[in-house]
Amino acid sequence: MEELQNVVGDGGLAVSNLPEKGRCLLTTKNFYPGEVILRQEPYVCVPNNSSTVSRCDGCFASESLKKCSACQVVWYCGSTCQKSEWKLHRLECNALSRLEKEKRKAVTPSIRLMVRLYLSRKLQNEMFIPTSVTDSYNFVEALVSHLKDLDEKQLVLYAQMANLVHFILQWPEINLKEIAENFSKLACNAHTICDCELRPLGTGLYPVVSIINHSCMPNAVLTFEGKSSVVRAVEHIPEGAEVSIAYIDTAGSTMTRQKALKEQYFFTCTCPRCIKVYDDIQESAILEGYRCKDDRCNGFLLRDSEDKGFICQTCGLRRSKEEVKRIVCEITAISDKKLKSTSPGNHEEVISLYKMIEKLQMELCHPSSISLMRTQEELLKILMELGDWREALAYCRLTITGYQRVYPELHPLLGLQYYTCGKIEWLLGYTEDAIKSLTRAVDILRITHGTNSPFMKELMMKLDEAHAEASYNLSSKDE
Ligand SMILES: C[S@@+](CC[C@H](N)C(=O)[O-])C[C@H]1O[C@@H](n2cnc3c(N)ncnc32)[C@H](O)[C@@H]1O
Repeated sequence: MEELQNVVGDGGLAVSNLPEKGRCLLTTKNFYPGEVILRQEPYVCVPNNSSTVSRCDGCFASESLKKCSACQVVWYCGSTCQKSEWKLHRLECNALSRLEKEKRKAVTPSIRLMVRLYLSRKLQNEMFIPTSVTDSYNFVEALVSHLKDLDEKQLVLYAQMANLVHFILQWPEINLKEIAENFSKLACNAHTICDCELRPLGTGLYPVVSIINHSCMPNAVLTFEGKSSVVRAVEHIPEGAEVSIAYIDTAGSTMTRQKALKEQYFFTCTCPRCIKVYDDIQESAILEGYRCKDDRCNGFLLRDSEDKGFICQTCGLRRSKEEVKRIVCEITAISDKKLKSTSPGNHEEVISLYKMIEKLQMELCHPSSISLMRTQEELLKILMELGDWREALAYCRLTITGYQRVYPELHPLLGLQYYTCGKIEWLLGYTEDAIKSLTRAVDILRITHGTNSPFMKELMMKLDEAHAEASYNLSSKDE
């Protein structure tokens, strides 16, 4: 704790311990919206490579990659990244090269992250790489593991993964129980590294950022600039307050959020949103439940006392369990079978399947349903890939309405959706609309992402261009 306190103390922060949460990060000065609270480089990280996506180990770029010729596992975009990663990869490469081809396929990003964790510790112990004040294995040791909370299945899985790490490293003195415990630590402390548009790129362990606890109404947000993690205030955080970020997507109902937090992080959240006075059942029925049979009614449905169906709480109309089940089955059949069997690149077929799902969800779900919003997000993505801008705009606006319902005003996803909307409006020549959307995007993203990244500079330049075009249009009208 003392070591950690020394790291954060100068930045207006203090580490403390709360009986119900464990360690936490407190402020010792005021932080204002957009202000950086904490920055940290990863202790270790890996790109989330799979059979379909590969990324450079150095910068996570996905283009112009070459495989490491020795281990055939790791990719680089060029010699600069290869050199920057060499000290650690040299050891990793030796270990991976010893594996048979089939065994190398089992080296998932999680396994690599663990192998790298041990190799980094070794290199620091042997002083081949420096141990800095923020970059020390001591902080990894202090992370919570929740080993005692794991069920049998999870323990067996971690034990198998630990065996594989042992097999890769071939260190006789390695402690298998410690590796399994470290997997458990990664599960509740590692962070998904995302690009500016919140697309996942990799996984990293940032042991100082890991002190920050969760809230479903967080006062800070975690983003990444390359591999560096940056925590920014999204509201005024007074001196003495606890800094919090959201560990999960906070769009869901209290029950859904609590379930996700319990399953992965083993705690029951008591943030103001979780202990609010209004009804959890109502919230869940609106966000995740069914709609009234009467199209004109906006009521939400609750199970009837005999559990045979659902009753609209506004007009009293009843929907039978059978009808609900039939539509759920139709949706599942399309998403599980038909969508998975479409040929790659067949956008038209995918759109028509998503539209079928959307139609069924409109018939089944409450108009504020999160599942419906997710389907509309998918449709937006594919329509944009197809270049169908007019329809994409309609879906983008629909998703913004959804996001406004489920996310706070200063949520990065809402800012990004305004940005997308502004870009589409600009493309379609709706300059005034584009100005409004881009302005909203800037208002949110300058707080969550800061103003210095190339991504934000591009957004602000687009807004300037839209303003310039609007003034030009106005002056040409006057002539
Ligand atoms: C990333 S760590 C956060 C730091 C942690 N408190 C510690 O002592 O190292 C995540 C763990 O912290 C605890 N935690 C985080 N947020 C919490 C909250 N809002 N209420 C209770 N416990 C929380 C849970 O045990 C969770 O698995």
